[in-house]
Amino acid sequence: MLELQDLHVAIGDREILHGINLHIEQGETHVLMGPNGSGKSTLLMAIMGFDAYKVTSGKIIMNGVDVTDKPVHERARLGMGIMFQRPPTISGLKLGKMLNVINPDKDRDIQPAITRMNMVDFLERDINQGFSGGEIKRSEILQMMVQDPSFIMLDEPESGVDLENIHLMGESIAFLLQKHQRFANRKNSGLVITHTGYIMDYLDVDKGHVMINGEFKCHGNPRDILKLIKEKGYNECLRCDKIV
Ligand SMILES: Nc1ncnc2c1ncn2[C@@H]1O[C@H](COP(=O)(O)OP(=O)(O)OP(=O)(O)O)[C@@H](O)[C@H]1O
Repeated sequence: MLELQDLHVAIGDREILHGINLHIEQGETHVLMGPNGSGKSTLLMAIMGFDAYKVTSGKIIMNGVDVTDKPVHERARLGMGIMFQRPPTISGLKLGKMLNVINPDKDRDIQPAITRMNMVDFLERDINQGFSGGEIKRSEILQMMVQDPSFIMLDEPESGVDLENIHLMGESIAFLLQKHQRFANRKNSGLVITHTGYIMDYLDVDKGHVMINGEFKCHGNPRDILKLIKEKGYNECLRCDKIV
């Protein structure tokens, strides 16, 4: 599904990611952890192809297609979707209008998704304008449900979300990642950034990676990695540099 080959990424003149290798199979969900500022969001933004994140060497392959030089809209057309950590406010564009634009199948009724995410009263509001932190996250998940991507990137989906809404978010993300289906039948894959690991209560996650200073330091069972980080901190990951 997604393969990163020795990916180096710079913002301006500064190299942030120093040779990332990653392979995510169809149906798998991987978790990305790491201290603040280590480059996790940069990795997601570079995979999606945003201009400020320059791939200076290495490759991004999606379903066998080299997308390293392809623009964002083409990557989206190939099935990539992203939920930002801090999505921008889009003045002058109503949420309802946006949902209609991104719906790839105009005959598909998106009302059930809108109702499920409790966003009926937000359709006539400019996107994210005055939305609370939790409302922004619900709006982002709703847009993802409508866009229906097959490779789903989520940047701290649980941050700023209250306990009741975490349940809604978790269940909805599990639905997006087809966790209700047997692994062999799943078409969708995901890469999820989390600090707290709460989202793992809802997702059957497959592999975890720890990023430190723009490099992967540790790979393995995400729950074991989280436990290690909670007990010993990221310094242990720096020392570990292996599969746990
Ligand atoms: N647009 C930008 N311009 C300049 N520097 C940036 C930009 N975006 C990110 N950086 C820098 O790149 C480094 C990695 O940032 P990034 O947001 O990828 O980290 P992160 O691991 O996602 O952090 P956090 O856990 O705090 O969200 C940081 O030093 C950050 O200041």
